[in-house]
Amino acid sequence: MIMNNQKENIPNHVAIIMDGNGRWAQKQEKPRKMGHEEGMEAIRRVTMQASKRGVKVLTLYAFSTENWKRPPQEVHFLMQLPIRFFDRFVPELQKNNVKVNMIGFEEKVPKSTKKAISKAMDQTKNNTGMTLNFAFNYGGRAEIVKATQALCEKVLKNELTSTDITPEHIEEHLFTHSLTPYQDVDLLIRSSGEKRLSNFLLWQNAYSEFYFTDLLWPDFNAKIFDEALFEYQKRQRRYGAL
Ligand SMILES: Cc1cc(N2CCCCCC2)n2ncc(-c3ccc(F)cc3)c2n1
Repeated sequence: MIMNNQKENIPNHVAIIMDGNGRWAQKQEKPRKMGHEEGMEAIRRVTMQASKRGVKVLTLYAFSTENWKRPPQEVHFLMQLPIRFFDRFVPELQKNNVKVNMIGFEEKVPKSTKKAISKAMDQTKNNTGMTLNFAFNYGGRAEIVKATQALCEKVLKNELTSTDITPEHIEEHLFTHSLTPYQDVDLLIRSSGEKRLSNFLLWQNAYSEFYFTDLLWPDFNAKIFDEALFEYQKRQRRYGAL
């Protein structure tokens, strides 16, 4: 139960690793694709609940740079999901003043998928409510390498000296710079019992609280989301200080 008198202790940025879709389908003796379909419904449920609770940014790990290793037919199916997601949910996102954002690399992503994502970002760009941020073709180490390369370029052009480089310089070159001032994750949630970070927002998760649930993503719902918020509210946060 959310302690409403602590409304001010709602995490600004919640990030979710949405695991368990394939296992869910297996348990239901349904095709794997049904797990992904049901997983999109879970995204809708959690997006509405996070927006209602006053979360500023909700980041969802939809496709990692490592996922390209999956069978080609599964990758092709996954690349269609953003198109289907927005076809189905943009009206409800608009109604709830939700703004769409995407972080990740454009390389290898089909044009039709990129077009659907850009269209949804454009349609919702003036919304002032929660940002629904999809990590798509995203990898934490690749993101830090990209930032490092950009800063090396600046040093080589004498626009910067190496000793002047600060954490802020790195953050300016991460995908999440567009989420300022909420680029750091406050609460990371991972479903299906896995207890790993899996190359997700490595820099931005430096001080985040972790909440793990054995529930499979398609079974995730508003009640479990509130339980994660309640757990967050109960924890004292020290940022390394006493
Ligand atoms: C690859 C993939 C898989 C995917 N699943 C369904 C949800 C469970 C997790 C895995 C499968 N979903 N669900 C929504 C998207 C998406 C991605 C980008 C975007 F801008 C809008 C929606 C998505 N993308």
